[in-house]
Amino acid sequence: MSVPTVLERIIARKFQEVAERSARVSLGELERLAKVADAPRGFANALIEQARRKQPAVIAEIKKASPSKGVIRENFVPAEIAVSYEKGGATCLSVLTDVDYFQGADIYLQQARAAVSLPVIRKDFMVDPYQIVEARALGADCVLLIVSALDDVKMAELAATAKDVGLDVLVEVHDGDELERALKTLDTPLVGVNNRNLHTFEVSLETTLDLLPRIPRDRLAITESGILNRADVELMEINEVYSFLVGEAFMRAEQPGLELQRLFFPEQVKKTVQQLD
Ligand SMILES: O=C(O)c1ccccc1NCC(=O)[C@H](O)[C@H](O)COP(=O)(O)O
Repeated sequence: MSVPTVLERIIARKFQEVAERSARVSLGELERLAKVADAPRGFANALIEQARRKQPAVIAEIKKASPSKGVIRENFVPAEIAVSYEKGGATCLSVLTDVDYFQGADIYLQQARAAVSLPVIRKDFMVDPYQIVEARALGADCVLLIVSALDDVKMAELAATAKDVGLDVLVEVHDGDELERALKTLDTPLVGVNNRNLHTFEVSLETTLDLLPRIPRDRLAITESGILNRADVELMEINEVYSFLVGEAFMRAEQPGLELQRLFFPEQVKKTVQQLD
């Protein structure tokens, strides 16, 4: 028998987590909370509008740690990071809520979203409609569906639940087969290509460039993971990719929003530094 990969272990843990959480808070109660949550902010629309203008549409990630990198940021105050990102020109936020593998928390999403006016994706590993309703009850505007962790029936079920509660969906793929499954199963406009193989942690930006010709023009291609410097951003922009999901590069910087500006809006950095002086 082969040793399970980290992604497989995360997914197994998610099924336990859903059982534990639903014993504490019923689905009915979550549905009630989702109905009275702050209205969705339009995650997909914000990205589509920005990318249509050929401007960087950046989903800026708030994550303390990850399985591949361990602890990334010690000084971790989600509300402060969110404000810094908003000032730096982020279009949306991504907040890790997974506790066991990313040292995330539901409250981080709530704190970050309350501090800014940006739309927020709940970055977690969705395996059950319960988590989707929970995401909206927490105030999230979008959820992530990772094709590699789901069969087509489950993927469609989770997307239908997201639609019912008013959440956008970002579907994430890593290879051609997953892309084909995502396109045939879901009509979401947001297609994320994860440059990181979640089983081996290998990262290659070629993953996005290879899959790009197969993503229809009416979907928005979002390059995810491994964007570390200006050259990486320019490589994507030359290939007409304007939407990005970035975590580590920002989280390692003292001022995450300033690093966002440095990578994506370098012409504005000088102005901002002068304002801060
Ligand atoms: O990053 C990991 O170690 C990881 C392991 C298993 C599942 C998911 C994982 N990461 C999620 C992501 O893909 C990233 O948080 C996201 O795309 C941002 O990537 P980066 O800019 O490289 O931090």
